Amino acid sequence: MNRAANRLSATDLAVSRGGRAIFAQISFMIGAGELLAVTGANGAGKSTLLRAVAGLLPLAAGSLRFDAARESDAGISENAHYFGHLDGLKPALSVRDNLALWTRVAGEPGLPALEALEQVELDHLDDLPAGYLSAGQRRRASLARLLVVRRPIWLLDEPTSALDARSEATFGELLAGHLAGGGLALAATHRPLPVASSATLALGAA
Ligand SMILES: Nc1ncnc2c1ncn2[C@@H]1O[C@H](COP(=O)(O)OP(=O)(O)OP(=O)(O)O)[C@@H](O)[C@H]1O
Repeated sequence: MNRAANRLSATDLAVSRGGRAIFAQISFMIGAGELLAVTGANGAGKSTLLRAVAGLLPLAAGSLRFDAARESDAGISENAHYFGHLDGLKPALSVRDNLALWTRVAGEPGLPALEALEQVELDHLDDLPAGYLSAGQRRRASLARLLVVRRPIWLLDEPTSALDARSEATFGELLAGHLAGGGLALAATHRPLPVASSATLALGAA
């Protein structure tokens, strides 16, 4: 990735859910190598914002724009990894086979599945059905997904929840590597992140 060019801009975003405005007039810009932390009380709209940026919820107003370092016709959704509360694992499939599925999504090929599992220290469980993983292990398997396909935008919803101290440090290294490679990230969090954020967007209480 060319470090100079990746840039995600949001202008005057508004999202409504169930007929109620969750937030309005939210604007930000995240450049290559930058991490924007989204903070706010429970219900302030942090997850809603991430889901809207990922294209999972419609915007009531405003616009999003992604300028990619790599020339591509793909939109924000195809350029973004959404790391949400649900891990998206298929419980009957092995950890390795789950990761193999993820390698087929659009994006620049990243690490081979087993190497990605090594990075999150799950390679010893690669044959286990994903349904048997603990909460933190599921989170780590989901994290490995970010490594098998490279996408410049990481949308991270409470990324360190359920992670133990060691896994949180590993996550910090992976995120730092992503940013150092010219990626960018938007992270909703209640806790300090293991990587210093470039800026903070504080959403008001609902
Ligand atoms: N489907 C829905 N219909 C109506 N309101 C919804 C719906 N889903 C979420 N909301 C409301 O949207 C608001 C924002 O929720 P959101 O999950 O984005 O908050 P959050 O800041 O991520 O909170 P938390 O810190 O608890 O994770 C909440 O008041 C929630 O009740």
